[in-house]
Amino acid sequence: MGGWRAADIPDLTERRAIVTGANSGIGYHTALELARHGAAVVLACRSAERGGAALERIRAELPDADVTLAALDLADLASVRDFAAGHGARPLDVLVNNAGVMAIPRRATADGFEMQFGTNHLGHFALTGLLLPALLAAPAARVVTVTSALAWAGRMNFDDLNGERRYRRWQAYGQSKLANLLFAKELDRRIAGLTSLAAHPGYAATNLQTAGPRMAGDRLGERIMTMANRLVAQSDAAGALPSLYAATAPDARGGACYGPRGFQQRGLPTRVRTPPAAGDRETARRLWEASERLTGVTYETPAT
Ligand SMILES: NC(=O)c1ccc[n+]([C@@H]2O[C@H](COP(=O)([O-])OP(=O)(O)OC[C@H]3O[C@@H](n4cnc5c(N)ncnc54)[C@H](O)[C@@H]3O)[C@@H](O)[C@H]2O)c1
Repeated sequence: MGGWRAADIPDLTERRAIVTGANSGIGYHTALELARHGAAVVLACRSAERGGAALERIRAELPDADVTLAALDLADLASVRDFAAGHGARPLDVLVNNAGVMAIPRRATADGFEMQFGTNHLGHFALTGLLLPALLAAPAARVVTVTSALAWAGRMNFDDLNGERRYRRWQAYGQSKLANLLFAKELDRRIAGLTSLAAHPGYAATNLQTAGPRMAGDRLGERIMTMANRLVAQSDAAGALPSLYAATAPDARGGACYGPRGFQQRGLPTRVRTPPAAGDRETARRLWEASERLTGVTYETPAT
């Protein structure tokens, strides 16, 4: 895996990929590189305007690429259902569950879930389940779910998953990113016929860090994060490498998580350790069942 770069992505001609939150940051670069290597890529974006601008940028750089835009709001299960219905059962080779929000003040999704848990985990749980026929129609589909090193600080609070009794915005982010890991591993165990992996980018300068403080009216926090992004963070293109590795490298393994060494890419994405809680099968089963109940999406496979 040494020195792996976007240039090492294998040829993806005839492959179809969906990247959620592809209009900015890590998702944008993930979609760009998948398209550069020949995949037909759907940019699954909440905002038509920002998604359209990303589409134009990719088309300007890769005029022959097969890239399209489709509306997806992960904080609205009706939108998730419409998106999946629009895709239908056409074989889907790569799904990158990338979109996310971090440490924002308490907000509710259209279905009444806490926004970070609802967007980062439940929206992607529903999306993946609804796209399962398409994934299983591909010969060797991969699902990559983007987590964070902050999953180490996460704890699943099954008594109050939506932070109704007590809401701490960083705790809610940690819980949602631990849920991403639990989901990625459980999906790999439960569903034969696809490979599910997790990836985390390390620390990359994107909109993610400033959105939380801005929404909370925390100007100092916003300034500090803007400065840290400038001084410490790696680029968003570098932050996309673990997702790209998990999505395309022949030796990436199901159930594993890929990330940088430390919090910056130093030449290679590598298999990283995950928090002990992410490997707890009972917690994974509870989360899966809670997610089915909350979203109303069950994973139908030919065997079930
Ligand atoms: N940047 C980092 O340092 C870092 C570190 C760890 C993990 N991550 C993870 O990387 C992923 C990408 O984040 P990023 O850093 O590129 O930030 P970003 O803000 O640039 O990208 C997040 C994307 O998610 C989209 N999104 C948010 N809510 C959505 C919704 N309801 N429906 C559809 N799309 C929605 C946004 O529009 C945006 O395109 C996230 O899952 C984040 O948790 C990032």
